Amino acid sequence: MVILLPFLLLLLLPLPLFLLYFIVRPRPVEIPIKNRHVFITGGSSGIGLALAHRAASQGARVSLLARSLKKLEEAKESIRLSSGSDVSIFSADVRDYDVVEKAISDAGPIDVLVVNQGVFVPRELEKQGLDEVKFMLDVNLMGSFNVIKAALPLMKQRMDRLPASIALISSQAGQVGIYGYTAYSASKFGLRGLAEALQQEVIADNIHVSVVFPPDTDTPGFERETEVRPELTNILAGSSSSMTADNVAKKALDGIQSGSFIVPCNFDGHMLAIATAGLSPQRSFWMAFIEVSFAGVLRLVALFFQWNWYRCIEHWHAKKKDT
Ligand SMILES: NC(=O)C1=CN([C@@H]2O[C@H](COP(=O)(O)OP(=O)(O)OC[C@H]3O[C@@H](n4cnc5c(N)ncnc54)[C@H](OP(=O)(O)O)[C@@H]3O)[C@@H](O)[C@H]2O)C=CC1
Ligand SMILES: CCCCCCCCCCCCCCCC(=O)[C@@H](N)CO
Repeated sequence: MVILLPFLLLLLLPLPLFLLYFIVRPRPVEIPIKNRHVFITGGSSGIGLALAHRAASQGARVSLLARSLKKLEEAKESIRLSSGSDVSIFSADVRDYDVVEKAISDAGPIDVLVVNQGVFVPRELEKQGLDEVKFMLDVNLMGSFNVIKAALPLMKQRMDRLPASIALISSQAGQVGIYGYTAYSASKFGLRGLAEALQQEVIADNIHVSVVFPPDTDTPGFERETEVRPELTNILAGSSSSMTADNVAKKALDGIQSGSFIVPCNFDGHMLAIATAGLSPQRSFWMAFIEVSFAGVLRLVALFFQWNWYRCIEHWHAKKKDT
């Protein structure tokens, strides 16, 4: 009898899979990018630039928006050299709605909108000025509202009626709060709330929302960040292995094209995604099955991570007192 138990379980396995196959929402989708208009904010550097290269090499028509015209022109030239495609560039600050709206209407209807611009100044809140807090919230969160609000009417009017995408680049610090990132984490958690609500609002227009959660990524922005990052932030953020901008761009573009709502980038990212699945949409019944099966044990893993992090914080304070 006992020996039959595994076989019995194996026979029962298709049942939950079958159920999940029918209930997962929204339904699975493929988002083509060849010959379509991909508009990337913050596309002149780091992750955005790597995404632009990748989209262009897959035959997309790419537009980039950022502040510095010089960096935009360099990006345009590097993409022309690598894939031969002609990129449109728009100099605008995402904090200025009117300028963003003008750029987007000049660029024409967008099929895939990648909201990637972002700034990060890690510092303990006690030492951080409210001007810096506001800077991060304005660029990362309010700036994303400005971009999406300006692009949405034209996206809805797109001629081909094929599935379209709005992708937001959050961060693993948008899935878990990390020392030194009060304002940054708040801005990146905010993007997830925006995305969950927005997906319900735009599903009827065949627009699909993705949120990408990269770990530390080797970019010009990250290089500047490491010069000022508190030691404890370095230690805790080191819990997830860092990636190259190119690898993040690959994960992001694959996730966008498969219409995934949550897009993790590395192994730790997959664990975080399952541990924080919450009430997010899930299109894949396989992933839904994994979430249902591993939720409990990953909560335990998460508690061990917190245990380790609080131990690091305690040691750090003890060391500081000694010196
Ligand atoms: N690098 C990392 O470790 C990680 C990054 N991320 C996120 O990925 C995204 C890209 O980061 P990364 O590639 O490292 O950053 P970079 O600093 O290398 O690039 C940022 C891009 O955003 C643009 N940008 C910044 N501020 C504005 C603004 N106010 N208006 C318009 N464009 C702006 C920059 O151009 P310009 O300055 O000319 O405006 C640049 O093109 C960010 O949202 C970041 O939070 C997430 C996880 C990890
Ligand atoms: C269930 C168990 C999960 C275990 C994994 C936990 C790992 C958490 C690591 C968080 C790292 C935050 C990096 C922020 C990167 C970033 O956005 C800055 N570089 C600014 O750009």
